Amino acid sequence: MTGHPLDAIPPELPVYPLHDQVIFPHMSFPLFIGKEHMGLVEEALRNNRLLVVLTVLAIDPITGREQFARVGTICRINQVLRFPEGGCKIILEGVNRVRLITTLQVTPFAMASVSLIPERENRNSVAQALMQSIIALLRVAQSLGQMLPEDAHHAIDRIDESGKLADSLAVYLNMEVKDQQRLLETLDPLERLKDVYLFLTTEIQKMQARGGGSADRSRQAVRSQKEHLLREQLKHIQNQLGEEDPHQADIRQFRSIVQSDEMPEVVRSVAEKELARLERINPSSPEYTVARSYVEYLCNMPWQRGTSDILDIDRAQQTLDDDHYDLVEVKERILEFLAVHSLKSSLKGPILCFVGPPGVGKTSLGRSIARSLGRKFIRISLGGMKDEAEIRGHRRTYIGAMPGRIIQEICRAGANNPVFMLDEVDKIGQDFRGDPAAALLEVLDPEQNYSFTDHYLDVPFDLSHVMFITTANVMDTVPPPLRDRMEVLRLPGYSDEEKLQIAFKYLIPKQVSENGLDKHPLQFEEQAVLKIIKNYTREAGVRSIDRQIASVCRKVAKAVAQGKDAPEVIRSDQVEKMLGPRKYFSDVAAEEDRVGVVTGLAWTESGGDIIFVEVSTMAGRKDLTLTGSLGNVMQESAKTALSYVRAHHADFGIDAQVFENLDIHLHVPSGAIPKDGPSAGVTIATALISQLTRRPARRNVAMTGELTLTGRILPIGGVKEKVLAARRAGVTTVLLPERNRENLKELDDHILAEMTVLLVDNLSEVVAHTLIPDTEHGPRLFDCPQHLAVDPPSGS
Ligand SMILES: Nc1ncnc2c1ncn2[C@@H]1O[C@H](COP(=O)(O)OP(=O)(O)OP(=O)(O)O)[C@@H](O)[C@H]1O
Repeated sequence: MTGHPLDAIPPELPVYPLHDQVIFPHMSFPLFIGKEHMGLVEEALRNNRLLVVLTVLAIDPITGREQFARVGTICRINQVLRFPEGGCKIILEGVNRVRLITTLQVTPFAMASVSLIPERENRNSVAQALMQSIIALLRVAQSLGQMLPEDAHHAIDRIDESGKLADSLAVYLNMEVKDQQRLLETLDPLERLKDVYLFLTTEIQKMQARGGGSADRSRQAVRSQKEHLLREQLKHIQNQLGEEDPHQADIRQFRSIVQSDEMPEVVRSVAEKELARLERINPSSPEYTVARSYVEYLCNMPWQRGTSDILDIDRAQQTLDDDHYDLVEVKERILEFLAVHSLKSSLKGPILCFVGPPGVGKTSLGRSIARSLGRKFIRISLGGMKDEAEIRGHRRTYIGAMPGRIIQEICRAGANNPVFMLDEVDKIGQDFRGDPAAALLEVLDPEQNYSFTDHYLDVPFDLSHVMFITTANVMDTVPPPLRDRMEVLRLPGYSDEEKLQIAFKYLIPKQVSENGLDKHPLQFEEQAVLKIIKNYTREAGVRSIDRQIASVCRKVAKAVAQGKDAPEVIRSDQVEKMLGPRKYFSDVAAEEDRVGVVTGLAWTESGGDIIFVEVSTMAGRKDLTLTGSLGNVMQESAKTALSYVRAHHADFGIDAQVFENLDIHLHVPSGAIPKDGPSAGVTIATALISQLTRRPARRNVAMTGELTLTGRILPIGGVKEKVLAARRAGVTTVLLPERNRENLKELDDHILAEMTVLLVDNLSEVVAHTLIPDTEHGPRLFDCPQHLAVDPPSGS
């Protein structure tokens, strides 16, 4: 027979007085009844087997009567086991709480009239949280030492009613009788649970104080249970006030995104799982923050959201022309690219790579493309990027994990089809943390990038709508597999005339407006701008010019703002006043011709530049010393040049003996740092001949070309950049390999008209154009090797 709530009870019931114990509903327990109390049992058996158990709180010192608690438990006798000598053992089961109304008799046993107290149940979130916390605390207690018998844990785990749990624990936890009685009298199950919870935490603290290896861990566990409870209470209060818990609101918002059509199916299932996890985690734990940012990324990624393209080629042309001067071929290629795209929606095909020195408009071209297509523009620099994770993200198991830059930026842009510029592909690095170039390949490869999986996101994102454009200063350091996928568009740099045009058409109007001078009609004289270009900048692009013009505009703006007399036209003679003393002088025009110093044209980080190759000789034993910014290939060029000059000494009028008694030192001063390459071969050989023949080299003649051991002059790259650099430095004659004849087309007519560009086929031609003939310069000195121990004064 099992105990269940009663609908009605007899008006009078026998009372069993219990000392030092409290009986709770649902509890089963044995009682031994002496002969003298058998009347009580018989009475109960007559009353539906029911009796009331009341705890005796005290004995009245005057009457000697037992004083009963006002709340007790009505119990049913489930079993009676009579003893032959009289008396019996009964098994009682608590059925319901009752309130004592009045005691009707006291002898031979007490009879009382009682009323049933209906059991309440509380299932609100606070009660649920309390129940969970209590179960968790019991586990903590168990880890610290035995608090409950083993089988009690199983029984308790199965209880899902708040009041019943509190009652059962009151029995199992060995509480004092007064505490148990208080629990019996507490009718709100939530309050009862709180009581048990407090009792438990106090007990655990006592156990922790007694020490034990796991005490620290258990403290942490108790603390987190406490937080969990407080939060539930807060949530409950907010619910009652009609407010929403911010975390819940957050999750609700995420859920509405997850359930919208925004997400592909595979992402949705991951997001849903993650959301369910988020709901279970304590919001003040670090784990919550990590899980939340992941869900946030999943929800914010523009999985299928993009901007609509404006595929109007005329408009694109207009935009490119509005933003950039000249660059005709580059613009043409861009327009072709866009035209193909307008006819064929997918963007498969080579990735455009703009190559050129700094400040020639690579980035701003990318921005114009985005503007003309009506797409978002993103730019990241790959310069110095060594860690693959910067592209592909960290796995979420890392502390502080983040998506890679590609996914971060696309998420920020909020569109899956931006124009994405990857700057400085030539500076991408590699070390033990992986190979970012390999990760980049996956990003750029149309065969793979439709399912690009960032380590952090861990679900594929379709990058095939993104228009990637790369930029580089030079192509030779771009990893070959990347180079293969790119179509190179060169932006070689501008001549002074072109810079002048750019300054007048673009930079000045832009700076005038940016510096708030729209209402002050500031103009520049052409000579003033030319002076800025020649004396204050030395670059292939126009970035410094832009900066200098900005500086002039700021000064005028300051005068205007102060109400002072501000100039309306910037004249050439005002430039010094505004920008200070000139910064650059023509490198070669100011120098005199010297023996053993030859002007070369090299390829540097900032495009073309001039270098000086210096050779010095001293008495010694055929040693060749190489110093300066020489890479391996340049060192080999130096050795090749020396071998060639030695082998053909007679052609240049050098005595063979000279090589036996000399040490040669070759140096390239570090003004511009040349990229390692063979194009200095001709310059080095000419410098050697100049030194060994004591014929000074013309400073204003500059050369470039690779020299082979057999004396052929091989073509070189970057002709336009190098010629422009030569012109900037004041060089008047440039010697180029005959095999670069085709590249002369790159040079504008006004450059060819202003400079002498000669094509040479062998070293003798170079020598003839560069070294000043003996007749102009007195006797040769190499016949007397002893003189060479000390260099004669320059120009001698
Ligand atoms: N042909 C041009 N017409 C008009 N403006 C130009 C032109 N070329 C460059 N500019 C201007 O020069 C400035 C520098 O250009 P930008 O930043 O695009 O250079 P970059 O080639 O990307 O340099 P870096 O390699 O250092 O990134 C910009 O303000 C740009 O508008």
